[in-house]
Amino acid sequence: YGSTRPERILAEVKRKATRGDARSVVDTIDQYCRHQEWAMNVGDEKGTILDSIVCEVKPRAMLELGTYCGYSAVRIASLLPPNSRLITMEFNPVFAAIARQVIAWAGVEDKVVLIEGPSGDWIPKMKKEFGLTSFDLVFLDHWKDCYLPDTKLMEECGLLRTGSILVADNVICPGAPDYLEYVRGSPRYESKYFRSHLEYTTVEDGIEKSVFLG
Ligand SMILES: CCCNc1ncnc2c1ncn2[C@@H]1O[C@H](/C=C/CNC(=O)c2cc(-c3ccc(F)cc3)cc(O)c2O)[C@@H](O)[C@H]1O
Ligand SMILES: [Mg+2]
Repeated sequence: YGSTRPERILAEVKRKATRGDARSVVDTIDQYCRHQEWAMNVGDEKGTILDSIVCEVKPRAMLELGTYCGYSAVRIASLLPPNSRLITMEFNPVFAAIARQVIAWAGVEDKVVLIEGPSGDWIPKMKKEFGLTSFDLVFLDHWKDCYLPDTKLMEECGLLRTGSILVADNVICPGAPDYLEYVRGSPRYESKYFRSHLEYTTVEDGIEKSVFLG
């Protein structure tokens, strides 16, 4: 009774993952969600694509929209160079509380800043609150109908510079058609689709990588 899926995922991490070992936290969540109960983490297959982009970009300042249980925050933070920061936004307090514990268990809390609140409120405050000029890399994995409005908001707030990269999960399933049309159609973006599968399934899904050209 009572326990939520994120709470069960956290319990599994505390039971099975090695404290301070980010990889074991990622692997524990993947095992649990593949064999016990599915959850909307970016997962191991798409996660590998995300890893390669993070390693290529070596972002100093990275933003994630939609923390959920903290799976991708842990995955990303474990690859960040020193003095780099991942800012991740989560507006559901229950999910934020779980994610904080998952991030702490993985031992990456010094690389992750979890902001509890809606992206629409916080994006306009980022520069002032965090002394940021722009983000090198943004991972979009929150409500799919918010990808486009939040991208436009980031543009308007001057949070994207020439070369900033947007990485969007689920552009096929559940899909973000208005976002895809925008980044693929706009002369201000160079977009590329990485075909993959919906986490822990054989259903097609993919990641869209879009470079902002300024
Ligand atoms: C104010 C709304 C916009 N701003 C926001 N600001 C901060 N956090 C936000 C957020 N929106 C949503 N969130 C949070 O992100 C998370 C939401 C993610 C939405 N993701 C999906 O719906 C999703 C769904 C699927 C999925 C695919 C197939 C299927 F049959 C069922 C589900 C797969 C995925 O990989 C997904 O990412 C939650 O933790 C939510 O609380
Ligand atoms: Mg997703």
